[in-house]
This record gives sequence, structure tokens and C-alpha cells, in this order.
Amino acid sequence: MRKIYVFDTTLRDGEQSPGVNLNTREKVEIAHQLEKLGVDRIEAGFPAASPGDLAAVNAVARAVKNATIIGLSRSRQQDIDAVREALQGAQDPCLHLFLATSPIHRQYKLRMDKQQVLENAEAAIRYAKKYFSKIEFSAEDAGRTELDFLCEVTAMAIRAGATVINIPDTVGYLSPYEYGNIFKTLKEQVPGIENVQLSAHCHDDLGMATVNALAAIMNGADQIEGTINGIGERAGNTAIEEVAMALETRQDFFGAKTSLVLSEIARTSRLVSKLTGMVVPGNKAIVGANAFAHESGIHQDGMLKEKTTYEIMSPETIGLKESKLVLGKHSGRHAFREKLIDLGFDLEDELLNQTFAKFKVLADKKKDVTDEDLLALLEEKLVDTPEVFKLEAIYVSYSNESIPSAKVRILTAAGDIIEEEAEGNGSVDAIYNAIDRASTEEVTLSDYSIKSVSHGKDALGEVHVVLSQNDVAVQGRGLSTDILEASARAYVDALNQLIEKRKTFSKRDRVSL
Ligand SMILES: CC(=O)SCCNC(=O)CCNC(=O)[C@H](O)C(C)(C)COP(=O)(O)OP(=O)(O)OC[C@H]1O[C@@H](n2cnc3c(N)ncnc32)[C@H](O)[C@@H]1OP(=O)(O)O
Ligand SMILES: CC(C)C(=O)C(=O)O
Repeated sequence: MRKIYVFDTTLRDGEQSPGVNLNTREKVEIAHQLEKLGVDRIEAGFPAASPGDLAAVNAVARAVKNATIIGLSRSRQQDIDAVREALQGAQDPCLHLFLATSPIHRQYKLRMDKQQVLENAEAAIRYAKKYFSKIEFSAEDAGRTELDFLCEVTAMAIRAGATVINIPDTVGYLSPYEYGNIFKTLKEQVPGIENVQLSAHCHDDLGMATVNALAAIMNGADQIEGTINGIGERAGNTAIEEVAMALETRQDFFGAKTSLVLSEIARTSRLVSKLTGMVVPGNKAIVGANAFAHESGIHQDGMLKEKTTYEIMSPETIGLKESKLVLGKHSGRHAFREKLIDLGFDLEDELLNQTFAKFKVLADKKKDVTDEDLLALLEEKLVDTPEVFKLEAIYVSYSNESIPSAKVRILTAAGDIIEEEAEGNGSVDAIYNAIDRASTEEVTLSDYSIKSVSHGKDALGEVHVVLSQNDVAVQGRGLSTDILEASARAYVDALNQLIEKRKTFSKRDRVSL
């Protein structure tokens, strides 16, 4: 099986993500994890960028024993010298030199013509060759470079002593066909190309970074460059975990493999997310929280019968424990039954159907139906609790210059209407004091939490409260687009449940104790 080398640039191009700044300790921690993941090469930074980055690259160079350590450099002596200094102590150092070759970069950024680009790059490689046996040369913006000129630049770089030639699609512009064709052409036309490794470095501006890296592999690339979680400049780089898992899962098609320890992927992803502060989107391939989660009934049913119906890879391969069946409004009876069995309840069909119907009503209102919700459904705490008290209206008076007060109108099961007023430390406290007066129940509020059920200004607010009385505690839930109303509803719901629980407990005592 053909081996594809993995060049990880999380610590260099990944760190170029706006808002990301890794200090030395963080770079070393990530580098150690990359070593465990088994990447072949680690680009640790751009030493000429700052004294801090030079020191960080040096710390990585000294800490890592099982990967080549690379420092990036412009085609300038002072940058090359900074990399020399930074890579002191590295077991296997490599210099990464770059110079842009595309017409746009030549004309506007470098203000060089083709000849100057060739001469400048050659002088840099020859200078560097005195100090480094391994040199990667990148033709920045190769993707938008005339193909014949790119062949010329590549031939020059090989003659001058580069050992790896990198073809960056710096701005994520190319289609897979065009990018693959560059590798094919270089392989066919550049003298000495068989003596160097060819590398692919893609960006995700059009969402094609992974597929372009794969196209490069299919056309002869020996190495792919990328980052963990695909972080990097603008829309980011090729996500290494995506390429590695594509090669692993579709060995039949690609006939190539990395030597990554795949079971370290999830851990590496979490660490990089934590230290860079870049949250991995839930739907991100391979490492997103939903990548191995199934919500819809038909999929869950398939998963329960045979995992390969809806999973092309197993979560264990990347170091996760198992797939998740998430209960929501799209879930079906099979998954619901399985979940209840997990919770210790094996229900008769009829009872299962009744509970399932209630679950669907709840799932329509809630983003996540938790184990607690399910337990509540089973015990008929959350729905169908007889309403001893029903909240009819609340009035709140609030100003930051006076004590908040609230008035509530409550309808009792006996048909009485009770109105009470009270003051409090805040609006919610005032409402709760007024409800206490109306219900005359003596309860303790031991928890209060609020979250939004959906997004936007009109999001539903969901309030959860825990009320206790003697040794009994219950959870009440209130939903409304107004958080004060949701708070009042949660409290009244909890009161009703408390009263119901008192009854259930005394019944249970009679029946089973
Ligand atoms: C595609 C990529 O990801 S390339 C890597 C990008 N990463 C970074 O830029 C991060 C680190 N960079 C830095 O800290 C700074 O840009 C430094 C220290 C390298 C240079 O800073 P400054 O000297 O202030 O220059 P500045 O960044 O403003 O401009 C870049 C200069 O380098 C030149 N340049 C750009 N690429 C190269 C190159 N490969 N070789 C030689 N010169 C280059 C530009 O033409 C410009 O030159 P000019 O000053 O003569 O116009
Ligand atoms: C320095 C090079 C490889 C680069 O990051 C790019 O062109 O995107």
C-alpha cells in the first residue's frame, strides 16, 4: 500500500487563524499529541515572525523525537537564519522555504518578474542548502501560476537542492480536476521529479481542501499538508483527519494510507480545539459532535439492526467510545424503546406507544430530550400531572429604583380564583413569593435554571426549577417566549408535581411497603 506522508501545520498555518495565538507551552503540548497521532512532519511555526515564535519552535524542536520538525521562512537570509536558530536541538530538522509564483503575487505583492522569482528562490535554496539537508520549497499560490512557469520553478528548486516540492493552492481556488492535473503534469514534465517528494497544501475557501488533497494523492502526491480540525488562514486548511479517514475508509479506491494512529484523532481534535479556542462545528466531518450521532427514526432503526446501514466508519476507529442515538422529534419507536431499555424500563407495547406519543409532544417543544425528561415521562411527572393550581395571569412591576413586586391570579382545581401580591429581591422572586402566598404550600426553591429552546429574539425560554418539601424534591418546567412567564409556569408546574408526588408516595407505601 502506498504511504502518504502527513505534514501537520496546525502550529503554523493553523495558528494563522484569526484570533488564535498559541504560547510555547501550548505548542509543545499539541506537538506531543501530534507525535502520538503519528504525523510524519510538524511545522512548528514561523521563527522570523517574533522572538516568541522562534522560542516556541525551538521548544518543540527539542521536545519532539519522533517527527521531523519544520520552520517556515521567506526566501530571505534573515528568515532562514531564524529557522536555523529555532531548529537547534531538533533530531530531524527541515527548512520550509516559500516564494509566490503566480502573476498576481509577482506583480502586486513581490513586484518581481518571472526571472527575479526564479533567481530569488534559487539563491535562497542554495544559501539554505549549506545548513539544511532537508528543504521543502513551496511555490506560493501555485494554483494560480502558469503551469509552464510552475514546471520551470519546480525544475529550478530541484536543481538547487530542495527535497520536497510543495504545490499550495494558497487561496483555495482550484477544482479537484485542475489541482490533480498540476501533479500529473509535474510528474510527466519536470526533470528529476522522481528524486523529490511532491506535497499538496490546500485551503478551504470553496470547501474543496480535502477533495483537492485527495485529487493530488490520486495524481502522485507523496505528502499532504493540513491541520487538525481544518483550522487555518481564512476558511482553513485541509483537515488532516478527513484525508486520513478517507484513505482508511476507501482503501479500495485510493490504494494509499497514512501512518497515523487513527485512534488518537478524537483526542487530538479536542486538544487543538481547547487550546486554540476554535470550537469544532457539530456537523464537522469525522470529529464533529454529530459525526457519529443519529437522530432520525429511520436511521436509528437501521443503526440498531446493523450499524453499517448508516455508518461508513466506526467511532472506535478515531478513539470514540460509541455512536450516539439522540432522541428528538424525528426519532422513532425502535430507538425510543432501546433508550428506555438502557434506562432500565422494558415496556409492554401499549404502554410504550402511549409514552412514545407523549415523548413526541415533548420533543416538539424541546431541543434535547434528556434522560431526566424520559424518566419524568415514564413516571408521568412531566405531562398529565393534575393541575391543582393553574396560572391564569401575572403582573410584574419593576424599576431599578424600587422594590420589584408581582401579582398572580391562580385558578384552583376546585374552581376558586386566588389573587395574591408580593414583593421580592427581583421580579422572579416577587412572582414566586406571590405564588407561595396563593398556594400556601411551604416549599424551598433549590435550583433555578434558564435556557433558550431555539434561537433569535423570539426564542422560547425554558425554565427549570427544583422545589423541595420535606424530603421530596421535584423538577418543574415552564416554557414561554417571556422568561418571567416561563419562570412562573415552571414554579406552578413544580407545585402540582409536588402535590401529585405526595399522593403517589402514600399510594406506593400502601401497595408495596
Ligand atoms: C501563504 C502563507 O501562509 S505565507 C505565511 C504567512 N504567515 C505570516 O505572514 C506570519 C508571519 N509574518 C510576520 O510576522 C511578518 O509578516 C514578517 C515578520 C514575516 C515580515 O514582517 P514585515 O517585515 O513587517 O513585512 P510585511 O509582513 O509587512 O510584508 C511582507 C514583506 O515580505 C515580502 N515577502 C512576502 N513573501 C515573501 C517571500 N516568500 N520571500 C521574500 N519576501 C517575501 C513582501 O513582498 C513584503 O516585502 P516588502 O516589505 O519589501 O514590501
Ligand atoms: C507557505 C505556504 C505553503 C502556504 O501556507 C500557502 O501557500 O498557503
